[in-house]
Amino acid sequence: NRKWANRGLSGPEPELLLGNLREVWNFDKPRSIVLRDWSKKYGKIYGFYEGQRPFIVISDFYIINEILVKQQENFAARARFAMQERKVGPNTRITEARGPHWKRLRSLGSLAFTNKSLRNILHTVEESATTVVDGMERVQGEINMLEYFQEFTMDVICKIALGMRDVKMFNNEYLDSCREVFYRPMKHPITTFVSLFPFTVDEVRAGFMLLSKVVTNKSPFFVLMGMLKKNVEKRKLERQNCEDKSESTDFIDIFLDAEVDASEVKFGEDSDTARKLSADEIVGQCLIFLLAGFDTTSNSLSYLTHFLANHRDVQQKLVDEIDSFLTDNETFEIDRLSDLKYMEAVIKESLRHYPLANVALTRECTNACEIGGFRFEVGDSIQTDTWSLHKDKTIWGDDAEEFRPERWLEPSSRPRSAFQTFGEGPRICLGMRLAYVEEKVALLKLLSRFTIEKTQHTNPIKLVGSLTVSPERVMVNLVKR
Ligand code: HEM
Repeated sequence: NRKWANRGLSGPEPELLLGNLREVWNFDKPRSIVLRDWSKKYGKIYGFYEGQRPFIVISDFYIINEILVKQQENFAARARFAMQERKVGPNTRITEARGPHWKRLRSLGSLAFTNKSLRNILHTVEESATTVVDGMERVQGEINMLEYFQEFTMDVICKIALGMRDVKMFNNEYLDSCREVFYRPMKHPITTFVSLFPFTVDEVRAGFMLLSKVVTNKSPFFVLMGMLKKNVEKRKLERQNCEDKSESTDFIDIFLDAEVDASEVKFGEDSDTARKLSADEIVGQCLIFLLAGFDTTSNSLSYLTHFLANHRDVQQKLVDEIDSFLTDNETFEIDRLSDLKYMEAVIKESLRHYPLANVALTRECTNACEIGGFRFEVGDSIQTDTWSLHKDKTIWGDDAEEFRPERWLEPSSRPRSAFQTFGEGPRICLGMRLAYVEEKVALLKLLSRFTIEKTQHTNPIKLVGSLTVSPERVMVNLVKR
């Protein structure tokens, strides 16, 4: 720990070689929860080791805001994941890309979330929400909401991102692969090896990919990549054979509009192919959308249901708002969803309590600088601790621990950027608007038909996870209104 002491920081005692790996890669106590507990002990800035990789953890709002927003040019990349390739190429995903390469992927990805795109997909979201609520209605007795919301978000993302128009809810053959990605521990001999010897990552990764192709193609990533490749190829053929090229209908179409031969793409450079994607990049983008779109939103809806079961007064206010909204609006329109002010407050309050994707909110220092008396060096990996930030009483008030959606509707001097469940700055979550649309439509459909009641198994919820923080299950009773 002398390295941290030399920089004026403290932190948990690391083990030889392993550092603090055992603690931060524990599926039964997700990394974000471990970091939150360490923040209580070591303060608003401290260090830990993921194997040989040092991380600085920050929950001080001033410093975080400088890093994510005000001095974003000094922190222009996300910190690397243990298994992330150093080599930049068609497999580099938007979440890992840097500099001009990231800008290119981001500007193309953004096309999928414009007002026009969201308007086009609203009907699909509504249909999926109706189907999942129909499914809930068939259940006698207690129901695990997490499982149903996973069906819902998987259905939506398969249809709107991947153009799988004939995919069937409750019978989606790729759901288990997606679940496996999120519900398997980080602990794996290969991931552990590259964390202990980070300089070997490119070689180990290449060897692993080769071996996996020869020995097994059962890894969930390979299953999903194979499915996406097939879908992209199929769509390319359909487009070649189709005269009508009028309107892009899903994300694959949007990306194929920008497709170019891989040899023309200069990865990592700003070139005249700035708004083009190679076929492999299209598959990579879709994989990120599939994974990010499936897990985060279903977890978020599950936490929300848990709060509503426990806070019947909040549920009643929400139902009142929904009833009057549905009286005024026979059909949903994207612009009208913003009239649901109390619902938005409830969603945000739930996300404040459970910033479930905090692990993605990292940065790497790309220009040395000093912030709040601390010197950041080039290459420093930074992990923000949103779980602590979101309970900071100096920002959220003495009732920071309480679930009180009204706080979002009251006048407040709290900075807007204090809410960081979707991140902040130029790399803020690309799918945030879609997530809000999905959650609002799901709540409209669910609460217009059911009252959520708690059961003897509702509390407490157990938090698990490696890439995100999930409730192990959320058990409630749905009673017809
Ligand atoms: C409740 C739901 C969601 C939560 C809490 C969430 C959270 C996050 C967070 C914390 C980040 C990192 C932001 C940063 O570094 O500043 C992120 C990035 C990202 N999210 Fe989400 N997300 C959600 C839903 C979605 C959905 C539905 C999609 C797409 C279908 C999506 C796609 C992405 C992408 C592509 C990035 C990387 C952006 C970039 O690097 O430029 N997310 N998300």
